[in-house]
Amino acid sequence: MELPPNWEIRHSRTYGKDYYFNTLTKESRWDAPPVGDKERVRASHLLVKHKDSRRPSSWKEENITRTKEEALAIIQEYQTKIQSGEDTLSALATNLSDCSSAKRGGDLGYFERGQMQKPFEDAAFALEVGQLSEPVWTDSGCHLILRTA
Ligand SMILES: Cn1nc(-c2ccccc2)cc1C(=O)N[C@H](Cc1nc2ccccc2[nH]1)C(=O)O
Repeated sequence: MELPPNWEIRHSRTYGKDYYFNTLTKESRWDAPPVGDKERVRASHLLVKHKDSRRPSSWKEENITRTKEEALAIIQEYQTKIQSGEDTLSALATNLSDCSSAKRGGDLGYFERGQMQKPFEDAAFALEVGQLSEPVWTDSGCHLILRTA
């Protein structure tokens, strides 16, 4: 059984079954600790909001009225430009993202599971470092995500 560093299997006489023990943190748990599951990732994103977004406003546009279909068409244009190498996600996000992270080229920093809206988290954690996502929908709008670490 492959275990992450510092974890070992111990036997509980009280309960008559094995458990997992971390010799470094002294944490114990009944279920096997995840191996190789990324504890945290770093990602940048480009967000295009629409009129039904959770907050249909941004640093760029006080009142966002585009439809979801229009937002997707815009995101797909950006996706093509990034995939072709014509533009970078960071450069496009700086000028065009409806997220306030635009001022950092879309960089959201490191985050763990449980911090971002679930569709965003699942997409980001499924990416390899350097990989660009397909369009991802959250309550905020439509995103392109680039995993950077
Ligand atoms: C999660 N987050 N980080 C920043 C951020 C990061 C670095 C510097 C400045 C702002 C902004 C946000 C944020 O939620 N922004 C929202 C839009 C948004 N919704 C998101 C959902 C998932 C991931 C990123 C997202 N960004 C907004 O501006 O309306």
